[in-house]
Amino acid sequence: MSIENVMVIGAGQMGSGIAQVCAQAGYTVVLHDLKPEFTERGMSGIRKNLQRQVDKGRMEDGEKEDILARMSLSTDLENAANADLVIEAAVENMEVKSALFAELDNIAQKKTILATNTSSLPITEIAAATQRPQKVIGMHFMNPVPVMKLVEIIRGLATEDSVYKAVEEMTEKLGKVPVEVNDFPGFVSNRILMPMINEAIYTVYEGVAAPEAVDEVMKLGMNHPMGPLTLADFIGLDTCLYIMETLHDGFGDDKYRPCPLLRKYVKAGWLGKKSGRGFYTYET
Ligand SMILES: CC(=O)CC(=O)SCCNC(=O)CCNC(=O)[C@H](O)C(C)(C)COP(=O)(O)OP(=O)(O)OC[C@H]1O[C@@H](n2cnc3c(N)ncnc32)[C@H](O)[C@@H]1OP(=O)(O)O
Ligand SMILES: NC(=O)C1=CN([C@@H]2O[C@H](COP(=O)(O)OP(=O)(O)OC[C@H]3O[C@@H](n4cnc5c(N)ncnc54)[C@H](OP(=O)(O)O)[C@@H]3O)[C@@H](O)[C@H]2O)C=CC1
Repeated sequence: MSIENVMVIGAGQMGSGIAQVCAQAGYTVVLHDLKPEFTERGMSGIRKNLQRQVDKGRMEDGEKEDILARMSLSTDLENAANADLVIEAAVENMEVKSALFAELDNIAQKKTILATNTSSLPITEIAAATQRPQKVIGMHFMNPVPVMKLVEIIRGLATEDSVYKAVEEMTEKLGKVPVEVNDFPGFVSNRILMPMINEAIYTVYEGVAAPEAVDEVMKLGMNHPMGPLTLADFIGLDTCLYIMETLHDGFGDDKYRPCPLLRKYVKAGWLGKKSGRGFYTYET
């Protein structure tokens, strides 16, 4: 199963990072979103990242231009007709993902693999929106994509071995390390990470400590590169809430109850770094 042409759906922080690493590894990449201003914003982040590599002397200017030449932008889902692999990185919402997969199933060639970068939703359920569940797989990158080595790979109930193999090989070609995990809510990464972040939010909610103090404890005490509240802002508080809700619904266990303060911030539009305000404030 040969993969040359990749389409990435969603030009947010994850989609643009995935598009960048795919183009860097030699794939032809179409970066798709709902509106041109979103694809332009994603592309401008990619240009900045590549320019930084050139400025640091790690990449030739010509190499940067070659990478950019392999990339194009799309707001028409029909472009999926040319893809060997589609990687979906739209918002963490089952209705949106199911609708997208049903549409992609109609547009893409029969051989095309449909992968999702979902951080917690069941792959089997996303696959059930299509007539090709054997070609649907989870390919869960970590943020920031150009830096983080891990990709969790998750088979749905019907995923073919050849599809798993193709995605595993591609992950290695991207310079990442594939780790296979089973299809349970939050997989491994977010089943462990997100309850820790949620608990950090509870410590603020219950007045145990200020956000700065919570982060300092985890950075200096546990050697985490970012404190959990800085990390929550970095991931996006909307995404954190979606993941906690998936864990809560999926396991039916109150230990995954999202902190009311997390809900309140998301309702207020405080989504973290991407909206300029979360536990901290940021320049947008
Ligand atoms: C929610 C999910 O479903 C799953 C997830 O992704 S959970 C989130 C997982 N990610 C993490 O836990 C990240 C934790 N944080 C970190 O590892 C580090 O803070 C960090 C790598 C983000 C930044 O590292 P740092 O040492 O504090 O900062 P900094 O020196 O500026 O950056 C280190 C390198 O990363 C690069 N980098 C940082 N942010 C970047 C970004 N957004 N895009 C591209 N490159 C980036 C920098 O250019 C720098 O590269 P060089 O070393 O090659 O010069
Ligand atoms: N943030 C993180 O750390 C990680 C996130 N993920 C997962 O990656 C996915 C994307 O997250 P992230 O990049 O952070 O989110 P962002 O909010 O940064 O980006 C999502 C992008 O997808 C677009 N989008 C929404 N619906 C559609 C659609 N129907 N068709 C095309 N594009 C659409 C959004 O447009 P608009 O702004 O209009 O909604 C937005 O530009 C989620 O499933 C998330 O769980 C996985 C690993 C880590």
